[in-house]
Amino acid sequence: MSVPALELSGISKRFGPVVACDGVDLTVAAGEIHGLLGENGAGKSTLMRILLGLVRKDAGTVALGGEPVAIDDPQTAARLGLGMVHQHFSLIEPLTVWENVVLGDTGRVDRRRARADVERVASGYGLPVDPDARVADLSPGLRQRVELVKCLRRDPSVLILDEPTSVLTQAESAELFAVLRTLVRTRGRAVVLISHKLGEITDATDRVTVLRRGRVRFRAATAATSPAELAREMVGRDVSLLTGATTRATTGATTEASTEATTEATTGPTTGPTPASTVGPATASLIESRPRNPGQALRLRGLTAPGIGPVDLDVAPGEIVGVYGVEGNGQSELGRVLAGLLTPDRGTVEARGLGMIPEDRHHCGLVPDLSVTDNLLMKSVGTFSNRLGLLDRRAMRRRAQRLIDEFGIVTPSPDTPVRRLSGGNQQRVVLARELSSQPEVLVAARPTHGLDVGATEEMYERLRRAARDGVGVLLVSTELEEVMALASRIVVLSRGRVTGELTTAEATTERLGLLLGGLAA
Ligand SMILES: Nc1ncnc2c1ncn2[C@@H]1O[C@H](COP(=O)(O)OP(=O)(O)OP(=O)(O)O)[C@@H](O)[C@H]1O
Repeated sequence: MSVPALELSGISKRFGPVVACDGVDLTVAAGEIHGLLGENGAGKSTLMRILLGLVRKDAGTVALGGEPVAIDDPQTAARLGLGMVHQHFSLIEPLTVWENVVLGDTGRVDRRRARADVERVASGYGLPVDPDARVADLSPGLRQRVELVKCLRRDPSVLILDEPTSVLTQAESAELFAVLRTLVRTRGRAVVLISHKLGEITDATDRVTVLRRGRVRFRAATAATSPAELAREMVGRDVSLLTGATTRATTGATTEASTEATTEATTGPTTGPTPASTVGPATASLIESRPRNPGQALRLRGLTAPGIGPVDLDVAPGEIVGVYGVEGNGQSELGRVLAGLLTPDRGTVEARGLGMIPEDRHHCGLVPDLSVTDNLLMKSVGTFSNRLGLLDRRAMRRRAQRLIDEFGIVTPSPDTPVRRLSGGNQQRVVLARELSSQPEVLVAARPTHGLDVGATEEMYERLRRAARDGVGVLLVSTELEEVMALASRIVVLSRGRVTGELTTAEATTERLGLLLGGLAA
């Protein structure tokens, strides 16, 4: 093989007792898209943060184009041609596209040149974006395009993307992969792609490396492996999401027609297979959602807030209702209203015992400096005071340890500040707290976003179990496969309004597509 674009050898990093990277070797050739996989906490982000000068390694070497390099800070990384598109955007909303693109440049800012640069990169890669548009007005897909343009403007020799498609529509994801192909094929650059979506990895990459508990567990040419094998190597067992399961959709919930634009209402049980043509093998629906109590667990009437409404919606106890739509069409706003983060202008929300898995878990779901225990038990802390009114810390710790074990949260101890956990493990803390607080209705906003395949499978099972136990679940998702796998009814949001509702059995890609476009299906 010719000299690799990037060569990491024997990289190790410990955080106290936690070994995040343990002698990792990773080689990426020029002209290659390399998939980096691993379950939550496997060490992927740490490895990339070391490469970008954001974390100092304990051992190992980095070579670029065959030359050993020392990367002690992000400026050096950028100068050496390393670029990264982060999972969480770093754009400043009130600024324009070109202002964001030059942010971080040193020296005098030349407006004309900056605008020309944006246009040059945008047209060179087929990523059209208006340099004078305000970022606040852009959809998530366009924002990511700006991030990408900002990165490509520096013509990086190695580009790292951390879960880049989580906010993209399918069409936008396809566009992104076309850009990456151009980058590697015609310009000989190297790309490292971190993703939990295995289909994406097998479609888009040339080679893959799987990390498990900080070590390289598996390497392969992508063509020689499969999503099922990758999942097994990641989590150490077969993952049924990928191997297919029985397909049975049973809707027992009785609901009323829910909006003025509703096309169909579900009445009585509907049985039938999920239309196989619309979804892959990961979408088997095994919901048996039967209302235990009369009345609704969640009832929205005329709910109107900036970006949504009016929305009317009911969730019966024991039912999983999916709210599906393309990113930027009001799901986030709906989730934020239900989480109490956005004040509605009008309308009512009636809910009994609301549990909330917020979309932006890092900011709204956790207090980063508090321990895992405190984050897990903050909703039930009152039950841990003793006769003197003091908190029984030992009992809290025991309870927290049980939840840590049950939800497979990887943490050095229950006392560790939650900000030290990997992204996926932070999410598990939120899930464990909300699911264990015995809600009557659970709003799950993109619950598997950022979770590895094993954790996704567990999450599906937990939501199904919650519904079987009588909890009404409102699943807000941009993933078609996810709503098809879990929900018995699908409510489609387009431009903030409910454009229709279908049972999972009735839902086909075509009908959903029409509703997404704001047309009756
Ligand atoms: N600053 C830190 N302090 C202490 N521990 C840390 C720190 N950063 C990472 N870790 C630990 O290192 C391990 C690897 O974390 P890392 O974020 O690299 O995983 P990951 O593979 O990117 O996971 P995910 O898919 O969940 O994002 C985890 O156990 C995490 O808790």
